[in-house]
Amino acid sequence: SPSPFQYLKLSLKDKPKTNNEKQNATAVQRSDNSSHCRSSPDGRRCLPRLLIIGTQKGGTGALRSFLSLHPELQESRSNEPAFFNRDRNYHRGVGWYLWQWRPMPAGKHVNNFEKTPGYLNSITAPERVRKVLGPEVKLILLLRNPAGRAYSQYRLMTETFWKRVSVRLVQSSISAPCAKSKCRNGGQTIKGLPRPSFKEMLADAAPSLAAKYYATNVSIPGEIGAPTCYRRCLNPEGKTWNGILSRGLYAPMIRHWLEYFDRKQMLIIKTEDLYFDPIRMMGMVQDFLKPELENTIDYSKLLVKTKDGHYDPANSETKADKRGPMAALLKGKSSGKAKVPMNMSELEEEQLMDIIEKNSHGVSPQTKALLNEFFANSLEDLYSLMGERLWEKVSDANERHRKSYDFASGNDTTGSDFLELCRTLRKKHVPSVATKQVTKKHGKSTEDRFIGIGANQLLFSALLEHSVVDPENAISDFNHYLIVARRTVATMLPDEAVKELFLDALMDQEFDYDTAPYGFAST
Ligand SMILES: Nc1ncnc2c1ncn2[C@@H]1O[C@H](COP(=O)(O)OS(=O)(=O)O)[C@@H](OP(=O)(O)O)[C@H]1O
Repeated sequence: SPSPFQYLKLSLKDKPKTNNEKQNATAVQRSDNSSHCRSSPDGRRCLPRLLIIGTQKGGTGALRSFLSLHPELQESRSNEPAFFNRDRNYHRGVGWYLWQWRPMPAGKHVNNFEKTPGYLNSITAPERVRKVLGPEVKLILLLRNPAGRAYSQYRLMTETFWKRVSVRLVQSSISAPCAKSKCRNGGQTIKGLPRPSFKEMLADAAPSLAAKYYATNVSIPGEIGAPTCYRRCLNPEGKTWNGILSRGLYAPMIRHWLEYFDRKQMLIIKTEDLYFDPIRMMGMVQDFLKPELENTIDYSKLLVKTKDGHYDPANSETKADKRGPMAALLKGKSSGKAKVPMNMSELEEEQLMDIIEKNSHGVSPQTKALLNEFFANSLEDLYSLMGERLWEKVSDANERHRKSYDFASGNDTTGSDFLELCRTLRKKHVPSVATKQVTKKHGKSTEDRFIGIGANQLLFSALLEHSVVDPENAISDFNHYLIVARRTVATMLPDEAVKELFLDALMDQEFDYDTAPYGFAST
């Protein structure tokens, strides 16, 4: 096949400048036998043989960090080069792209790779990838339950982007968000605007959802000044797959890629499998990467299981895990400082659901039902394309964490349990015996210890006594219920002083596994 360099011009930077360099380059190329490498003044640079193409929020960061543990794989220097999906980058030429990787280490067999989740939903990327990297390039695609994916993106937008993104206003609607420094005239920062709830963002994304969420006549958020979504979030029926919902319409995107690539060039993995069963998945990935990969490594020695149940490279942390709702949920982090009304028992159901959505890492059952309805046809389409019903079976290995995961990912298996829990808890009292035990153990005067340790124990015992958590699966159940449950329990504590301490502790403390509730549960 023609060399990629025939399609796009190398930048001057990459051209050997001296005669010596020219000779060296020729020599390297001859011995290399690969049309994917070029010599440059500081060594041989090669195009990637593997792309992780998506999906956004599909665990691509984790996969990237796992792959880079392999001595024969070299990740790009920038986190997401976005060469094939961003016109601006693409028109910089292959030379620019080549510089995304360090020169090849002399005498070593190394394959370059990169991840850019935006490739999957790009209209232009597949054709460009084929042109530049050839039909033999390998593609890995991580697919996550689209409801969970949407929720994860919502968190990314509202927690990370909201602070630093400006939007360009076009007439009364909002087009692509842009980095604050890069917004042209008309850019308006959205910092300070009220953040939309998940359901508002979804409603803006799809009028069909809006109609179900709100009375028919309600204007869809998105007008200037309203708690607004980006217009790009939307338009699931439109031509781009660029939105919070449309990014989950996987089947047409995959078909689009298959117009340019043979199916055998593409490995599709479920995010959930990578999360819970990465050692097996990395075995599959390595098989897929043969013969480019000459040696297989044993990932069971390289990945360590975290307290949350997912895996990280030993001695390192993926930043995404720290921020994400999934991780936060499992760790029991509070999503913010928003105070929950103390008098929860007087709240209407609708308000309770709003609280769940706005102040916790949860998705209400109503929202889940709508999401499931929204994605139903497209998932059927995907299942027939894949010949497998991806999110219907949960393997035994995943069972232990399924509740926590499903809850975070917006699956509908646990939503009703969760709401039920809230209903139950607000009717009941925390048993005074639990309170007494905690107080006895830590003493009211040792308030610091109580805040750090007692609060979770107290809550846990309450959950146990109400049979809300099953002692057998205590940790995972507890994690599952933690976020809202602990606040709910707090509102029912009999003693105002303890209640205050408890609430403060909940707002500020992370759940600490080392002081985990087992000890207390067994007393
Ligand atoms: N080991 C492992 N396996 C599978 N999934 C993992 C793993 N580690 C993290 N995650 C979850 O992946 C979510 C982030 O996905 P991405 O890295 O693709 O995000 S991004 O598109 O690059 O922003 C993000 O999901 P949320 O926490 O729900 O937001 C991460 O928790």
